[in-house]
Amino acid sequence: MNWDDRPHEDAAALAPERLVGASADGEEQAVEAALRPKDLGEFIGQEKVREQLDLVLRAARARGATADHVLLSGAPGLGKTTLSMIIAAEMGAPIRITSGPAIQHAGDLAAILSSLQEGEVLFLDEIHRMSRPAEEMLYMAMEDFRVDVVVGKGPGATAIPLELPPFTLVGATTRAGLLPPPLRDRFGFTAHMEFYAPEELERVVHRSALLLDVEIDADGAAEIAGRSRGTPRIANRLLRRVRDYAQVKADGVITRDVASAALKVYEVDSRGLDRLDRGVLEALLRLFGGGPVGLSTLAVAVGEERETVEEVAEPFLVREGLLARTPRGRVATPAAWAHLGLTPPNAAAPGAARSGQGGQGDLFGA
Ligand SMILES: Nc1ncnc2c1ncn2[C@@H]1O[C@H](COP(=O)(O)OP(=O)(O)OP(=O)(O)O)[C@@H](O)[C@H]1O
Repeated sequence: MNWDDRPHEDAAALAPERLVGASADGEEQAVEAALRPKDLGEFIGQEKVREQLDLVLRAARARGATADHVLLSGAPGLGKTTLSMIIAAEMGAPIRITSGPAIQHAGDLAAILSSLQEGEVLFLDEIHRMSRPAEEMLYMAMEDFRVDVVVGKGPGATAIPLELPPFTLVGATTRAGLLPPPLRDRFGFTAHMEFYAPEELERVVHRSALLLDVEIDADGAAEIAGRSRGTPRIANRLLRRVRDYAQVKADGVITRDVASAALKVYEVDSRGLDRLDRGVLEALLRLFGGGPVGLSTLAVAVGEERETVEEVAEPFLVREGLLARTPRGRVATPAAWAHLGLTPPNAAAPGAARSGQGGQGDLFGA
């Protein structure tokens, strides 16, 4: 692959305002700030990452040194920003937060690097979206704590070396495979963040409910966790919407029934699928007998852009084992038929799919 051909598209931009979308806008980030765990002990799940990071940070502290550079990879909303703040807090260091798309020129990066304090943590979100010249400057900065600032243009241009204080770069990316190897190799510690297990998300929901001063029982937390697509950000967001419902329509307490009823209003079903996801599955099952069908045809049937189906709906459907991408086209799995309460054509009378027992009414139930 040519590294300059890396995709720069942002799936969140294709379907903004999605309750089960994993990205957050600025407004939501402000709300989230109050819910962030402050140290490794408070950070839920990701046991291996926590254990390894704990060692890296303790050892650096014991040596009185700046921690090694850390690369965090994983889907949006799994806690990469939170972990970078925890790294700074555990090291007793300040943190500077920026992102790849904000650094389009090497000069932008030079300005940030040259203003860092000794030991400071530089969090670079979406590091895979940095410009090539900035990336090359970063190689030297990470390795030698030095950058060459080019002054002037053309034959008269001169590179002036600039010493930097030791710092810790925490890079975050949703696509570690897209980072050029020279950049990846310069991180002393790489952690891959996994989707969270339902029990871990239940703990996230309980913790957030406590901070938001919302009463919730174990079943209510389990119901929200089960619909949160393995992602703490989504769990926190669903909790806030269910809290609203509980305040307006119930006595303020979140139980399983309250959570199910609230999420039915918001069209998030029992597996965390929203209207777009179900639209894709329904078209695949009802119109194309479960496939195989080409992506473009499927997208037209759903009334969405090809990219929206491919980048917004499909990744979760594939992860959930509801849809498979095959060389012949998209194919529904038996689990998809079961989830929508439909019977596959070969199991029913010849012809189209038909509703099985249960049908659509059960989708939002507990
Ligand atoms: N392990 C965790 N325990 C408790 N809360 C968590 C955990 N991980 C994430 N959260 C909560 O989820 C929200 C999103 O986390 P965060 O912003 O760190 O995700 P991110 O991976 O940086 O997302 P993005 O890639 O979009 O920047 C925050 O409110 C945070 O408090």
